[in-house]
Amino acid sequence: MNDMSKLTATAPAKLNLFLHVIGRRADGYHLLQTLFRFIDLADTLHFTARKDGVVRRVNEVEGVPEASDLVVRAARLLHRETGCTLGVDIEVEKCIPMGGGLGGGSSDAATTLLSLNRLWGLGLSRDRLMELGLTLGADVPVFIFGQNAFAEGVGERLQPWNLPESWYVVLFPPVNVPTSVIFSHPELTRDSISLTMRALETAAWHNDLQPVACKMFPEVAQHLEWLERFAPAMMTGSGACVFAGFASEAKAQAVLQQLPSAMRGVVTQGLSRHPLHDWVND
Ligand SMILES: C[C@](O)(CO)[C@H](O)COP(=O)(O)OP(=O)(O)OC[C@H]1O[C@@H](n2ccc(N)nc2=O)[C@H](O)[C@@H]1O
Ligand SMILES: Nc1ncnc2c1ncn2[C@@H]1O[C@H](COP(=O)(O)OP(=O)(O)OP(=O)(O)O)[C@@H](O)[C@H]1O
Repeated sequence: MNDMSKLTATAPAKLNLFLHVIGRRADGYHLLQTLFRFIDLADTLHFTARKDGVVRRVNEVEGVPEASDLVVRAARLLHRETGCTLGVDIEVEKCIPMGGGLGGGSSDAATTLLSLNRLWGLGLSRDRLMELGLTLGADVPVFIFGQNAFAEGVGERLQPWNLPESWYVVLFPPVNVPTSVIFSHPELTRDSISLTMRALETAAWHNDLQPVACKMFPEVAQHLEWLERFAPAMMTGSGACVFAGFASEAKAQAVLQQLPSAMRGVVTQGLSRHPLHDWVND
């Protein structure tokens, strides 16, 4: 019999297959056009309901104090929002590198919202969870949307985008790139042309945050340079991770096998949808 007071859930990483900065809002946030793809590199979260209303993270996560962990902030947000009197113990098994542009913290937050909506029986809709998620970070809504998607605005206006089967070599440069530092750089390109989804299908894909990240963090440029020897490569999000796509797992593995011992990376498969897509009603 299932134990209804426990839940284990996955939180996949994302790649930005392109990221064009097309403007800036009055509040300083940047307007983007980006294509999100989920990949099977994932964190695992364990939730155990409590009757006393206490929200806790029960394990240590290096570099992330409990109170600022997005899983704890997501749980407390749901408390405030719904007045729910239940609590939860959360164990976070991190696999996604932090500050890598892979959206790990955002995905953990989204998985927490989806999981507690179930565990606490809240009955919130996908749209409401996405609205709540956006208050935690610009990357959170897409993980609740649950489909690979073209995003506009700051990442909250989403349309599904079907993507072919693909494997990616993802390299982890040994630097933690703070998103706000990249977005606030004076040399950032902020005027890429806004294109329709149809035009974007055939346009040259790029990441406007990449030149600034390469300039500030030479390790990013070095990893890109190595990967470019095998296939077109790009940085994801605000970095530091870089990736290249391949039509088969064997091709991707053949590249990874040549990785110098001083560099780290993985082969990961593109997902056709988020593993928790069906956990909430539209
Ligand atoms: C670069 C991406 O990962 C692409 O998917 C996202 O746009 C970043 O999303 P995120 O990590 O959830 O970012 P947030 O935590 O919301 O924002 C971190 C900081 O980055 C800057 N920021 C973020 C997103 C955005 N569209 N414009 C910005 O200028 C803001 O200074 C903000 O204070
Ligand atoms: N559960 C969490 N997992 C990872 N980072 C977290 C978490 N909670 C809070 N954070 C904070 O968020 C910061 C960014 O983490 P994250 O892994 O989301 O960055 P990222 O991969 O660059 O993502 P993005 O593409 O959204 O910029 C971390 O440096 C950390 O301080």
